Amino acid sequence: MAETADQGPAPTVIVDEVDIVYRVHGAGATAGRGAATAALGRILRRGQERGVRTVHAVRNVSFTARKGEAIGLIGTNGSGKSTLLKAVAGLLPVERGRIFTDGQPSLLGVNAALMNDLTGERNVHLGGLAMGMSREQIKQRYDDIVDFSGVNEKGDFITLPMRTYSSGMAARLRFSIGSAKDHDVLLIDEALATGDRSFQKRSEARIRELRERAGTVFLVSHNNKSIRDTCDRVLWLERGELRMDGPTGEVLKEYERFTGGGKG
Ligand SMILES: Nc1ncnc2c1ncn2[C@@H]1O[C@H](COP(=O)(O)OP(=O)(O)OP(=O)(O)O)[C@@H](O)[C@H]1O
Repeated sequence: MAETADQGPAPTVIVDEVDIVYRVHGAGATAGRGAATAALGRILRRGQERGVRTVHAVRNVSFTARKGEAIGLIGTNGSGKSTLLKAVAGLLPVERGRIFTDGQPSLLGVNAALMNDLTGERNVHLGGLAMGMSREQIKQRYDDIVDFSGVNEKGDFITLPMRTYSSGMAARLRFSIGSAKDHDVLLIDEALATGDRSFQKRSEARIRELRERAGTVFLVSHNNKSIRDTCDRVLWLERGELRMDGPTGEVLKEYERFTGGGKG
């Protein structure tokens, strides 16, 4: 993709008139009938797809993200934010339109899928390998990852299985592993909401760092303050449609008016 002087940095993600539709199988009108009758109904209807319901989660969304941008995705519950993020990560197919990405997009928490029965230490190694880091790189960054996550602040938890962690501790380790690598396109879904306030501050600083290292960061959050502190541009989705795309202050102002307060 060519860089032109008047358009600024090179595009990293182009979403072009995208629609995303979920198909829910076995969700036909079977209420109030017995299981056997419902099953028979399904057999009789087979081929007509009558038992399939569709959810049109994203409608005709287009935008271009560029290198160095941190973009917030906001919208009320069920507006399509996570769906759009998964599609940009390449984890969901689009029904219509196209998504182009320059470089490898990483959805934080999915690429570093952690295993509950393994220790935090093993998960740091496996998560790093899963993201494409070399053993050497992981070794070099190991102490940083553990320190940043803070899971060892209350004892030697990194050598215990992850099932012994609180949900906040697990989320912190996930974020710490996921953000240890320089990503071309980093997609973060509500990661900041799970940690305590001091960890939120640290992760916001980390997001700013990642952004400075020339990647593009997407952040889905209901915390308008996190969005304000981290992002310079915001996409507002409502009922799957892109309602606004612009500078953080302007979009949040309209969004807060829409939701009737300071929260999403
Ligand atoms: N696996 C799925 N199968 C069917 N429908 C789904 C699935 N996942 C999400 N949806 C639907 O798609 C729509 C968008 O959901 P999505 O999770 O993308 O919203 P969101 O904006 O991230 O919401 P929230 O803020 O509550 O996390 C909703 O109507 C939801 O019910």
